[in-house]
Amino acid sequence: MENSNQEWHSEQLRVNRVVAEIDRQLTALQQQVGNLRGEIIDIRKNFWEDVTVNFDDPHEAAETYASLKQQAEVLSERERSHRHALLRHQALLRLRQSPYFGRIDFREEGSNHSEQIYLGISSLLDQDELNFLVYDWRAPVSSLYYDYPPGPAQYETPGGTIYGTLDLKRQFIIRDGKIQSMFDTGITIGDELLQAVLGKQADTQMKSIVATIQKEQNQIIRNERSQLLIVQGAAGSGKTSAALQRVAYLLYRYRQTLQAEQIVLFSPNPMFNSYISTVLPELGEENMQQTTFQDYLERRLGDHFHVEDPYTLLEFALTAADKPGYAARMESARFKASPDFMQLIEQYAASLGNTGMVFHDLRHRDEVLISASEISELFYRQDPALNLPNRMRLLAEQLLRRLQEREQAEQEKSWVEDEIELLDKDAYTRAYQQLRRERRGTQDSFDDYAREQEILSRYVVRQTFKPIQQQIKQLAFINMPAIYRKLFADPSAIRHHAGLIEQLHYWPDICAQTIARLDNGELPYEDATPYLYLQELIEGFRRNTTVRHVFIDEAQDYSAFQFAFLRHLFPRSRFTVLGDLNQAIQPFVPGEFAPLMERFKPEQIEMLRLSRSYRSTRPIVEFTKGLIPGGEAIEPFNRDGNKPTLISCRNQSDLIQKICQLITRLQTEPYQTIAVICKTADESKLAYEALREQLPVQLVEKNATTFKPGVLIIPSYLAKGIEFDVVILFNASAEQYGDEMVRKLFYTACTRAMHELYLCYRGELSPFVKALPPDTYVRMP
Ligand SMILES: Nc1ncnc2c1ncn2[C@@H]1O[C@H](COP(=O)(O)OP(=O)(O)OP(=O)(O)O)[C@@H](O)[C@H]1O
Repeated sequence: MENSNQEWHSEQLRVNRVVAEIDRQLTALQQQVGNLRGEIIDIRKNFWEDVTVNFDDPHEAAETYASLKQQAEVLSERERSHRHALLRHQALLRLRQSPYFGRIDFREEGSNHSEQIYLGISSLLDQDELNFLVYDWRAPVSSLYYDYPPGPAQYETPGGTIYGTLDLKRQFIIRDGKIQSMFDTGITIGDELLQAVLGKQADTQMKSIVATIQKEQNQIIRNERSQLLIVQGAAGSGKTSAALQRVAYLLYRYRQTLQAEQIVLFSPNPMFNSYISTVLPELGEENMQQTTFQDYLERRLGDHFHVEDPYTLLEFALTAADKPGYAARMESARFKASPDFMQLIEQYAASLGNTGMVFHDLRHRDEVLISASEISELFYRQDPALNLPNRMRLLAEQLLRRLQEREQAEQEKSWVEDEIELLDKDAYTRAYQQLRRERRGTQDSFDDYAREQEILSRYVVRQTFKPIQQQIKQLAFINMPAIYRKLFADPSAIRHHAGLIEQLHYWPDICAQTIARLDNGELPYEDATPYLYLQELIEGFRRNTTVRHVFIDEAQDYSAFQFAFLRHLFPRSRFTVLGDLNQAIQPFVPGEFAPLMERFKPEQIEMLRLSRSYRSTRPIVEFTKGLIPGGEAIEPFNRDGNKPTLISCRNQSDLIQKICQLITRLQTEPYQTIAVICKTADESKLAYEALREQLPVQLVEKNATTFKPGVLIIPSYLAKGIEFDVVILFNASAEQYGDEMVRKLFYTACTRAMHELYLCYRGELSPFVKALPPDTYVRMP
């Protein structure tokens, strides 16, 4: 509903007043920032002049210390104020652009006065600091705006629930202090405003959605009850957006106790990381830690193996069907991502408590100091009732003691004498100082040749043994590669797991393939997490207890192992897990959240669903929802546009020609990004080589960290999580997208389109599209 001119005028007058107040505060703050900067420079310059340094006697020294401490405290207090003032300055500059986006008039139960509440990205008090001119969108009262249409409403505060009536709900678009539009809204948060926002062009960076958060998204953002919050949402339903606004909400709600670095987000790839990296700064918050699971694996295992990434395995799955060993590798990848394999690994680890643990010899040069079999004997002499990590720690202590004993014996050996000859002056001096420290108060002197030799020998042996000591402390005497390898060394060995193994057709081939890769220093992607899991079962799980919130985006691609692993790694964290089972692009991961849910008590878990899709126009959603089972539950947001267009091509050169003509036409439209989505990296390269001769295009490869506006050529799996104004499926033929295994990949690719979707194909059309109602698309003549 449009507002009358008079309303508009009076709202504009209010905006003017608020902007004037912002300007006043900006001026005052600039003054304050300048003063503080001056003071800081002053204190730093005169730091030593303003303290009296005197260490002559203990009393003076204590005074000096106290005065230094006081001076340092003054400095750090000024620095803190300066930092706060700068942050506030930035927030005011942002508010100046657009002071608020919403207004609600709320009448509390029992009162006949309706309070006007204006909402913006941060709060603003009036000059007397008594009244809020703008409320932060995360304040308790602000949730009224997201949760209710006009009528009865309530909101939660730390002191309890407040009941009342919402008399008005109004939305604004304000730019540079001018109201550009203003709507009074009904049931949902203004379709008009959402229409305006969603109708815009795609950006190479994600935007914040605070002005138009929907009720069901608000439930995710403000959820405080659950330890594990699972969001299953359709493509484009705002899962990532809700997750990021949730981070901003948590940082506000718990600002006294929660820092951005205590929140970590796992995302699918570095490009996605950079795509979302501007949302929080735009909201005036620092970014949380961002990482990928692969990055973690490489940090942990990269020194010992070449760790394969998930895309290499996916490429293999998509392109190598005619290669020998394909079926075995597929079965291997599926099995190794399953809870069955996890159980097998757990049982294997338990069995190692009785037999089969493999150790390295502890060596110095070519000589074995403590042999693997001695270590094994020590290990199996321990109480088997203790758990493996404790036994390993005890073992390490025993080994350190043995090493110490060896140190004595070693000092007599001839190599030590040779080493002493080679000692440089510094080492000699260090040894001498060590002797003095050790002999303080005794009559021994360094003049005695025999004594000197003894000291130097001890010094040499200790230095030489230091790295071995280090190895022991890091449990590097456990031969992890060999322990993992043993699982596959003899296909018939794991008899007690026969029930599991018999389900597998290719177990002997899986064993042979795994051994070959391991012996080549490679860790296949499907083995990396199980390997690390086994290692942690033996050595003890590393724990990060500082992180308080873990977010996992695109969680449908995580295996039972990965979930279990993350849970162990962050034992004190709450988890927010976002995914869409229909976009499970890794064909070997079952795409289910159950393995993570098992790690929490039922009452700690909450599952929320998002079924409304905001990214794409209604015709695109009507088309894509037919591609997946259960798609009828997906509700399109009512934004108009063209139906997806099928373009049949005679041959490869016709296909390239038609894509070029299409892009040339689309470039006359105000679009920022046009993505040519290919199935694989190989197909992307082929498309790139063919198109680059005629058009400026960018090829996106798996190591890419950013993308620029323009025409992109990108493999389907890298496009996940991201969106484009226009998507052109490079070849939606039955040959490329005929197998059920790639249905979800195909769906994911098509759902990247915001405004237009084209599907070019050579030969027969994909059966996924053929099965759709013909009125959901058009054909290009
Ligand atoms: N409440 C909202 N207001 C405005 N825009 C929204 C809202 N919710 C979602 N969007 C927009 O919809 C698009 C899709 O959102 P987002 O990427 O968060 O969805 P998703 O569920 O993570 O998608 P996918 O699983 O397909 O990657 C984005 O452009 C986002 O800005």
